Amino acid sequence: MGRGPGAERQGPGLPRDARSRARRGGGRRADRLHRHGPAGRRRRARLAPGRLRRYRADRQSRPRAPAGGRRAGLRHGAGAGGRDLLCARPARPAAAGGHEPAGPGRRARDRGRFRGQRRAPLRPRRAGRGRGRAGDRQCAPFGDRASPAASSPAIGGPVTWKNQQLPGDHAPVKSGGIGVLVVNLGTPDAPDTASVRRYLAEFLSDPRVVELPRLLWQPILRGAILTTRPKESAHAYRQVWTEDGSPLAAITREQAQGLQQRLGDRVQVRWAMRYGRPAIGDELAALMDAGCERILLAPLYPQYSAATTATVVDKAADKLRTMRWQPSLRTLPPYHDDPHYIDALARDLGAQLDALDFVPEVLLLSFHGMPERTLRLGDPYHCHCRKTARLVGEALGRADLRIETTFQSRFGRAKWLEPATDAVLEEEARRGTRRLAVAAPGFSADCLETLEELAIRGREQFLEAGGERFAALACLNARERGMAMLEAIVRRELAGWI
Ligand SMILES: C=CC1=C(C)c2cc3[nH]c(cc4nc(cc5[nH]c(cc1n2)c(C)c5CCC(=O)O)C(CCC(=O)O)=C4C)c(C)c3C=C
Ligand SMILES: [Fe+2]
Repeated sequence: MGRGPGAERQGPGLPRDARSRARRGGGRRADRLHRHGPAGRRRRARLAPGRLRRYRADRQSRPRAPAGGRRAGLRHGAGAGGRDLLCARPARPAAAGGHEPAGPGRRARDRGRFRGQRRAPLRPRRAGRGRGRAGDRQCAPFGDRASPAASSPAIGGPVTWKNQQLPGDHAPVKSGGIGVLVVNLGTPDAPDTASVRRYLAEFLSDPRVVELPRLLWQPILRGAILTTRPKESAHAYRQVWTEDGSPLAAITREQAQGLQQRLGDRVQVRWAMRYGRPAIGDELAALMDAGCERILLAPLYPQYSAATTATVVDKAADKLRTMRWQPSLRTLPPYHDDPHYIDALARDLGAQLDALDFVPEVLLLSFHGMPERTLRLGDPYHCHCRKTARLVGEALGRADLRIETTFQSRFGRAKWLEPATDAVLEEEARRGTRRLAVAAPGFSADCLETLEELAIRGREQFLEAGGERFAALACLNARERGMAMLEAIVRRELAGWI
């Protein structure tokens, strides 16, 4: 965030020659060169059999990496500024496929999907659960009392449910429901120092967020950080707080309500925050109390990171650990390159750019930063951000608009992903860019980081360094394009359940 202790600004922006390389397409090359074979293997493991076949078919044409490729080139790829970055995943030659395959084949496929060539519809799963619970003979889980969704499940049709026929003396059981839990990062309850301290203490104590040994980190957190930062952050929160509370919470709630409307009664949608309230555990329990036996956990992070998506799953697992009778859980996969997401972003940003009363020379796509070390440790976050940026740039298709990818919200003394948004804003203005727009495609909802850091401080930084026109574009939030995208990706992950 560039506030508080240890949050001093990163070094200078891009060297002149690196910048011109980036303008000529070096940035695009950078994300193509980060390829992740093992990520694909993990994804395969999560796929249902029908999907697995399609996934394989989708990738069959790609040659395998040469055997020596795994260790061959840990150092590969130039960042947006032409800087070399380390990627812990195996480097592969450009033609060898992998996480983000190079070459016209894949790009054509990405484009093709935009034209409506989505994957083939999912093969429906077997009807019913196959066995009852709490004693089949007594509880007759597939009894004949029709529930709203019990539209005579044909073999091979989607899973549908009928209410249980329970013996007269059986305790009431709510069952057969399907839940979606929409999750975002978290936010304080109020924009005052005490509330922000509570929130930051929980957030920054998560070992997924600050990956330092507890014995080393806790004294620093409890000492230097929690004594100074909450006051400064509370001041920042006050500048963006709304009548409905924190923008992040208000928008996440709106997204959950919008999703509920779109999905209808068959699914119950609730929302939670990873840190603060409503808590993930409480909301999972509420869904189960309402009879949801199948729950889709939907962290609204398009780009996967251990500090965001994984910690949501951890927190849900903490709750499940306390349950005797657990629900079945699915997790919304990262959607950084999903055509629905890219298309929604490109259309939305395009419309916002067209509505400006000036024509920007540069569009910064600013993503939340992460310590650079996480890239070397194998976190795909950086690659996901770069790929999103490339695809959005291609889908926007504006030849006169130079697009730069940057990383914001640096925290602490460690080296973070570069180039840093604040440094690039100043650098651009100093080098003569007069009109600039910034968007934050990694944030599904506007929040402190977009409304204060970009729209308020970013503007000041750019204008003070000589820029003339500045616009901070809105996130997708709960507007039509964003909601249609969310509905599409959530429905896909609910396949077989509804
Ligand atoms: C080590 C510190 C941090 C890491 C790592 C980090 C990763 C990360 N964060 C988001 C999304 C958001 N972060 C937000 C606020 C925020 N982030 C940090 C620190 C780290 N984030 C702090 C200390 C704060 C609080 C504000 C402040 O004091 O500066 C928010 C906004 C929350 C809100 O209430 O509006 C979001 C959203 C991502 C996506 C991410 C890793 C990819
Ligand atoms: Fe953050």
